[in-house]
Amino acid sequence: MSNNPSAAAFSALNAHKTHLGSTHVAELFAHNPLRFQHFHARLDDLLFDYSKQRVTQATMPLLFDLARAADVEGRRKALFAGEIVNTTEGRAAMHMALRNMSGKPIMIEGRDVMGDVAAERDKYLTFATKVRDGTLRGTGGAPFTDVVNIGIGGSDLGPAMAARALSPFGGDGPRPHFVSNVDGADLGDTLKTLDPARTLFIISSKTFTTQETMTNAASARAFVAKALGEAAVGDHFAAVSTKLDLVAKFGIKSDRVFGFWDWVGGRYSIWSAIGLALAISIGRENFEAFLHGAHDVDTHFTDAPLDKNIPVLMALLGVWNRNVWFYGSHAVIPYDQRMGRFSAYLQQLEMESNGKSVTRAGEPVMHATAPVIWGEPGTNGQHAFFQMLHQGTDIIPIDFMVAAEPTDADPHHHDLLVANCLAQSEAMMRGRARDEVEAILRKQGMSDSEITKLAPHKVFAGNRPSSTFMYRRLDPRTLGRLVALYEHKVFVQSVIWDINAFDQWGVELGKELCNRLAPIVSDASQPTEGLDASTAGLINYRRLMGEG
Ligand SMILES: O=P(O)(O)OC[C@H]1O[C@H](O)[C@H](O)[C@@H](O)[C@@H]1O
Repeated sequence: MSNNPSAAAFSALNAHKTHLGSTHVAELFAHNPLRFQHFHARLDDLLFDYSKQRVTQATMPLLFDLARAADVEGRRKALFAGEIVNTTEGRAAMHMALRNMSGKPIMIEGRDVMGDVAAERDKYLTFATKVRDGTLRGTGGAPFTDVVNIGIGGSDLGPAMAARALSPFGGDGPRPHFVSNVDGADLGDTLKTLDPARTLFIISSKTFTTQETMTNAASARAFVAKALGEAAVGDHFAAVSTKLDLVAKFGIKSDRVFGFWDWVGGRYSIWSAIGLALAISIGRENFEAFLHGAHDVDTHFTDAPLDKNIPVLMALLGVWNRNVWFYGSHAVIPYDQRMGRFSAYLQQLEMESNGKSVTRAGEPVMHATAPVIWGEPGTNGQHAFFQMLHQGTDIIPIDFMVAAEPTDADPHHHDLLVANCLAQSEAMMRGRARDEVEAILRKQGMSDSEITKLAPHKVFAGNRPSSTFMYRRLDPRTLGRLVALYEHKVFVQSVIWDINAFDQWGVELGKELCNRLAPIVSDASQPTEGLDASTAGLINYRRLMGEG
């Protein structure tokens, strides 16, 4: 531990935590009228307020020391220089090139990739425009009213999350649908609502081998062939992949196949042609604004000093909460109904990236890594799980987010939405102490014995940390900024934890075992010997049900 350069910084943080003891953030606000000024950062209209975190002005320098000890700045440089940061797969992680709007070259393995990136982007955005304006039509000459993206994980969550978040920006373009699960109900329920003559399917898969996507693609192909004839398949399918040879085998016309590169991780691929369904849904200009928003964050991340650098602050506060206070979960609560898939998107981004137990060198990690990420939009969550956030035994840090103005919704509703968001973070921070509860109950005319019984239930400890993002509107540029902020937060945390944020070996074992079990599951004559007793027992139980 002593030869780890971060160890001293962590020791200092732990000592500082002891010194803070049970200091209540409400007291810190009371003592420092400038607390908000001290603990927020801005990127244009986007504000990141972290004054309700359990930090003081002594905490932040210690966190910046940790960032420096872990060489966040050096590793950031290596990331942006296109170095092989994903060492177990021998790849760079250069999704930033896909949204590089600066005109500057980006080198990966000694080659400027910007020409290829711009050409491919123009190709898929031109295709998107032609689908939107009806230049490209189905076999029978009908324009496309519906677009179905078939993909899973990084080939689904990004465009699905963003198409919903940005739905008011679509105008009268085709309706987007997203099918991911191998559960036939997913594709089946979607197809029930669609007219095959007016539907375009996009098969999105980086590897073009993913079981779920290939199964759904084959069924969708059969659906089109049955309804419109085999010859119609070419007019109703497009594909996005890095494996162009495998796409060709599926029979998709080459001018409808859009590529990307190995240096784009699946969960970082929304900025590539994987965003095609989103681009069709919101149109070229809006999609480009989305990319611009992310590019602004890349510039901010590389240029802003640590104490004003929002992704760095997000990451360090996360480490403070995870590794010093030992909070195991982190909630993301957007006060925006259309951000309903944002936490699901972040689950893949954060938990697939940083849910690791070994360092880059393959040694056991010294600190807990990714917390559980979860959440639902406010105000709905308030009427469900917020009880636990306010009074449960676990403390769960929260990211709140809210737009200053509604995109298109009623302003009165929006005022209430904002008031709810602020009230919740205030309540988490302030809490309500026993004497305050007692005074309220006394005022209500309760007797002392009634107060003694009820008061403990009405106490809120407070001191529950949260950060709040506020931005003018949830538009394409804002969403691009938010996603890129979280991407770089994840990277910074991976540097501090010394793990590889860009591989995902943990998803492989289940896939392998599924391939072994699938023939046994689908063929009752296959023996279950050699399987563990639980797996064999479950297969046999299902077989019995099939007989009965
Ligand atoms: O795009 P694909 O190759 O179909 O991969 C889809 C997803 O499945 C994999 O198992 C990984 O866990 C994800 O990172 C990936 O996004």
